[in-house]
Amino acid sequence: MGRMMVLEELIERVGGCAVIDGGFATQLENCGAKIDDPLWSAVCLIREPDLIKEVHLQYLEAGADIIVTSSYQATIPGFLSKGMSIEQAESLLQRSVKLAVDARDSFWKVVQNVPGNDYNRALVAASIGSYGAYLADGSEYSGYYGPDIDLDKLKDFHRRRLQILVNAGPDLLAFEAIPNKIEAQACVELLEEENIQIPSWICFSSVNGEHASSGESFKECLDVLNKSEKVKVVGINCSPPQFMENLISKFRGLTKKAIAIYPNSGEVWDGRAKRWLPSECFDDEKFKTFVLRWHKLGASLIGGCCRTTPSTIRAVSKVLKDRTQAQ
Ligand SMILES: C[S+](C)CC[C@H](N)C(=O)O
Ligand SMILES: N[C@@H](CCS)C(=O)O
Ligand SMILES: [Zn+2]
Repeated sequence: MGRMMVLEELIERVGGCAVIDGGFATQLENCGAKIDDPLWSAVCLIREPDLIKEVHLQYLEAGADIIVTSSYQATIPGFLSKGMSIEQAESLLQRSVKLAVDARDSFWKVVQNVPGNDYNRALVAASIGSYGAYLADGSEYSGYYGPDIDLDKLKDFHRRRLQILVNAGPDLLAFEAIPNKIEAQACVELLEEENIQIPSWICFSSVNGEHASSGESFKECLDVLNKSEKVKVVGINCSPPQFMENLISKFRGLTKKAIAIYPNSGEVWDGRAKRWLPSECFDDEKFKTFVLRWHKLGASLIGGCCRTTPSTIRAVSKVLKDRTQAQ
């Protein structure tokens, strides 16, 4: 049971609000990675594992209490379609966890004995992107998977990757940018069927600030998650920061679970052109002005998603640390 409580323990240890890292793919690109590929950022697991570790270290140094692995778009069928064997695909999934654990351990080894350091030993969350992320057609923002996809197919899609990631030893699972209720249901059923003994968060995407990306209500979606003891945290990621106040308040009324938010910058992903379209954005200063409001409304895990960077996370972490030090 011990391992199921790591998120609650972290939230308590940091004084009520833990910091999630920021856009991982974004920072890989800022460091020179080329990710215009069906595997998106997961292509770096093949080509540039050292860079993945370096980006984890940058987010740890910026103050992240939780780092999310590079497995968002890493899938067994995705690697197979690159001509790899199942063994190679599974070993790349394991690698995503190992790189994050190694970064966390080596960072902690250095800072834990530095007098006056205000870091916490970070947790590693294994990222599980949606089926839509694997499709690489932008459907993590539409929730439309076509007429042939049902609950069992979604469970089949997620099962083996989930097993491999859990066995690689992360502290928790992060289901990211889930766009619809059926996939939330598939994740919850898998956690039970596979008897997963580490906690999960399940975060949705939203394109209108009211509903899940599919158009389904968050009441329907959270009703599914509320029934699971294995889902410790629910939330929103990779959606515009302008939506967060409304969505945190809405979620607070729909669940007793802890709430995570890690919005993107506000730019909008064009799934066909595979680029970010400019839109109303939050810069780091704007993030800073909203962090405490988001926390007061009910978020106890706050970070950033696409197009945010270590400097965003440094800003978020500073606001939260200044607050606890003033208390
Ligand atoms: C969160 S989106 C920007 C990730 C990339 C998308 N699944 C694609 O491959 O186009
Ligand atoms: N953890 C992933 C989420 C993409 S939406 C990343 O930051 O790249
Ligand atoms: Zn994102």
